[in-house]
Amino acid sequence: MTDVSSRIPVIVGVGQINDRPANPIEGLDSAQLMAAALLLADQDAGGGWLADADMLAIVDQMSFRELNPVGALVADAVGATPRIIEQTEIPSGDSPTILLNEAANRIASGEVSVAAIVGGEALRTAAARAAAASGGERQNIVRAGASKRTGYRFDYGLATPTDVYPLYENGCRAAWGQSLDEAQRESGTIWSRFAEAAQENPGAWIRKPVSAEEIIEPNAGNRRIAFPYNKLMVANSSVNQGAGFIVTSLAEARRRGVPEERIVFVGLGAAAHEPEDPLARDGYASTPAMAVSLNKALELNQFKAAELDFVELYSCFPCVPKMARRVLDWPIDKPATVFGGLTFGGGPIGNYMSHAVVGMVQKLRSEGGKGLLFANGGYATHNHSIVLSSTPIAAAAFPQDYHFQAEADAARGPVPPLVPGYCGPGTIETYTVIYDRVGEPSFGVVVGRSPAGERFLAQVPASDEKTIAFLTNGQNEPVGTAGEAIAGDGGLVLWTSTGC
Ligand SMILES: CC(=O)SCCNC(=O)CCNC(=O)[C@H](O)C(C)(C)COP(=O)(O)OP(=O)(O)OC[C@H]1O[C@@H](n2cnc3c(N)ncnc32)[C@H](O)[C@@H]1OP(=O)(O)O
Repeated sequence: MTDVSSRIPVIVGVGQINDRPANPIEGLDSAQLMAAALLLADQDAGGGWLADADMLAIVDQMSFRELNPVGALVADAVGATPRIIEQTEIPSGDSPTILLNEAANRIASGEVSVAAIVGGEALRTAAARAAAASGGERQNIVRAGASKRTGYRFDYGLATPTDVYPLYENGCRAAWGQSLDEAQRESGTIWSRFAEAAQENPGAWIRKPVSAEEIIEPNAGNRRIAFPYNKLMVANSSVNQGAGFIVTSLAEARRRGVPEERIVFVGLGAAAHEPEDPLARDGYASTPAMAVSLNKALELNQFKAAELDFVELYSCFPCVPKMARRVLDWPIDKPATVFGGLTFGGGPIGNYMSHAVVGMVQKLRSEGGKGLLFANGGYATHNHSIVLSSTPIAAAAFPQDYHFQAEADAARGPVPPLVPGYCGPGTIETYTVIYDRVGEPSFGVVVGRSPAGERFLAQVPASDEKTIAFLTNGQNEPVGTAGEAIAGDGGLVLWTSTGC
């Protein structure tokens, strides 16, 4: 009979690296960051694991695309000869939790004995090298990539995550009946706790106290990015960071003599997704897929939110942990991170959650207890939650099917039809204002609803100072108010708020 401990997935080693040379050009590339993180994870697990790894799973990276797929390079650098080498198709925020869940399944089924999972991004170095090569300024690689894409939302300026997530922030504030000041204060409070967590964490990128007021207050060093987010409220992708971890079975961990107090148990996971197109959502004040992912992960492991000792609620932008904490009823005074969040901990595109795994394992080893990892990818699109625990989880029987899409689809309200080019009266469903590098408005974007309930986009030119002020001054809630969509000269529909 098979020993049950051979079907119980555990994490035995974690490692991460921050690479911050004074001259960013001299930094490591993504594959080098991954190798460095894995070697640290191996050391953390007692050594000798990578040589025996039969699986190497990589979070796709975008900083050094020419190196993709990086698996063979990384394996070589760490002395591994894995039978299975995989890389996720895209660098998505949920990639690390998918790979952890997959590794747990494969270990429990006996397909794999030792799995190494890793990711790394070197956008700070890549941007500096690209600027040096072209003799130009340092480029924002996230925006440069998006600028090549075309389509309805791109035409209106909703191209990157910094443009799209504010639609949720403004939609949530209105739905929750908060004033702008209350909503900003909530973001500032959560983010200042992230800064505290980052300060305590040697693996974090920015390690200094930052108050809620400093986060909320726009100024030259904390410029407005997209209303109502300032630079200190969004993911910092200009980092060079790598993180990885080693997953095996409890039986193998014991056979190799890993001390019991260093073993962390992997619980069951749950994934569910929103439609890829952010304009094909049922609304902007919650996501049914996020709620299904969080609630299912707790239910499957027979955990209650109130019993959790630690959580990592993905934090590319404040609206994400704000929606997640409402699903969990997570108190604002309890930290929503074990790593420091994507602003202060660092936002290495798809690999943040590998750092969260490292942080969670370290917390569970030192303090014991139960932890929840909630990952988000895309534009509040992909959700994958999974739990970790310092003690065995009785309900966690692997392998498991972690897809709960049918539940999310059943919970979704009707999605309004999209009518590109709509002109006429309407109301604001949600909106944002995008700012330039000196913090001046470039333009506003309104997601509107026609009297028939259809959805459309309209831009607010920066020259319409009255409407821009109405959207941003916090005196009245703009969501739900009326206006007029009219054809503009450049082929775009323009929005004017009435009565402002
Ligand atoms: C599911 C998801 O995860 S979606 C999220 C995906 N990620 C993103 O969309 C990234 C969003 N963030 C960004 O695009 C950028 O970080 C921006 C636009 C906010 C700022 O980037 P840049 O214009 O390159 O920054 P800027 O030139 O002003 O300053 C660079 C410095 O500021 C730091 N920095 C950049 N962003 C941030 C931030 N959000 N918070 C704090 N510091 C930051 C950099 O580390 C860099 O510091 P260094 O000079 O010591 O290396």
